[in-house]
Amino acid sequence: MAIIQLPKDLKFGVATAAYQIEGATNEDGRGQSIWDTFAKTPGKVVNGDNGDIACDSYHRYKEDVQLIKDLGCDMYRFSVSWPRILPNGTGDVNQAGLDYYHRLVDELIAQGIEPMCTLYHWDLPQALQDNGGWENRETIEAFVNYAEIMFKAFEGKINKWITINEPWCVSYLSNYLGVHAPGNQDLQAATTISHHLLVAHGKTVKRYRELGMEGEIGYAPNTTWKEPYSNQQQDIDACRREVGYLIDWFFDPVFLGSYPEHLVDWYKQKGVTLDIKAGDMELIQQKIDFVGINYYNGNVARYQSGSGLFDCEDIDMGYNRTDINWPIYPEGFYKVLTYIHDRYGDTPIYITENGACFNDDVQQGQVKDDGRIDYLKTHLASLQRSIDSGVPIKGYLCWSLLDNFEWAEGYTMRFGLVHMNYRTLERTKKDSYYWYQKVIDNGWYEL
Ligand SMILES: CCOCCOc1ccc(-c2cn(C[C@@H]3NC[C@@H](O)[C@H]3O)nn2)cc1
Repeated sequence: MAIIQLPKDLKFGVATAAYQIEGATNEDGRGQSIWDTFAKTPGKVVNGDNGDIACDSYHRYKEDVQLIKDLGCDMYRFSVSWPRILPNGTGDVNQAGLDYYHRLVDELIAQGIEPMCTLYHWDLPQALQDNGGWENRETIEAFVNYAEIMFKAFEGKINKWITINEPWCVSYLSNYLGVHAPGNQDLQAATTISHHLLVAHGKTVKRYRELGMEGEIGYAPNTTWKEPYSNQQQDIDACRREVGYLIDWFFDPVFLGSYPEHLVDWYKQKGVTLDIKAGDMELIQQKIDFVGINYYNGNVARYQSGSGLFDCEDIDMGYNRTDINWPIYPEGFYKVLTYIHDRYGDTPIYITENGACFNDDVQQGQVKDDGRIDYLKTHLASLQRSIDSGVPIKGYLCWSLLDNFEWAEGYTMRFGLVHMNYRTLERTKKDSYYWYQKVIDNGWYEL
């Protein structure tokens, strides 16, 4: 048995997102988002699930803040539903939408919990999608306008802002692979969108600075790791392309001022190009105060001609898997964190999402989710190993507080520390909730 001692100043928290937990999709003037549309399109979401009710956190936020408080969390990462604030994406502000987030934030502050606010967690107003969505450069200005409204409305209350969550999911998963909303399958469109998202991020950071805001701002890319199966150059290069797909493509422009050449060339071979306007790269490179890193899984991989977008295929090494069939690979968490620190320097890092899907149910009032506890143990050990290697990690936010709407998987996949009965909306603390509560209290645990 090893004792993992975590830094005394490491912040702990949990994370959620608006469309996944709020419900109340037709209440208090909220406009429709692309996820309302996508979820109601037959065949897109398992069981035809949608976010109309979800966890009903819109009405039950006080109960959920109490769950966060009882955990002992320092921080809570939530997202704002853009169409609650601007039902048409631009134009008139919906005061009832702002009022809801004031209620939530005031409750967090009253309970001594620091709010970390994600401005964009995938629920683009449908009205903007009808006008081309993120493929249309006009959406960049619409996002900056929305962000400025939020910065001014919550000045002094919210001091940690995330512009965009997982731009890879917003661009490639949603517009090339077609798995998420709006469900397009166009590599050029996805690549154009990836650039517009980064410009929107940078322009928002610039506006935040121009407004003289006191807080901190960053973004939250998702990551993965691919460990080469052999030391053959073709395996090494294939893994570098796959890691670059999620990491380099979304980090290099922000931290190094340009896209990774090897991927620009790879896309060019596929007839895909970037339309970079004058000033775009300078905007993207605005200095940020922290970077949020989301990590769930990684794998061993090798070169395989014709496999995926980058001639790279995962190898089944027999690793244990979560109930969403993702390999459990804590080594990859360490590799991602040290790779990012080595390549991009000492920008402070918050782990803005890490967690596991295990679909354990309530038995006699208890949820024995040992798989989640083991996942958290091994991944927090990798986090500590990364900190010991000098990676400036300031906080860890577990995905997620509650079981919730897991996008295309609907309600079938459970990532929560708290179990949701979607019929009664009853919340039940899982064994992992109590385990995490103890770690937050003690600062150490046995591996
Ligand atoms: C058919 C081909 O499929 C390719 C991979 O398809 C996926 C699907 C889903 C993900 C995915 C889901 N999550 C968890 C969320 N992060 C943000 C928060 O909202 C969580 O709910 N992270 N990554 C990745 C890849």
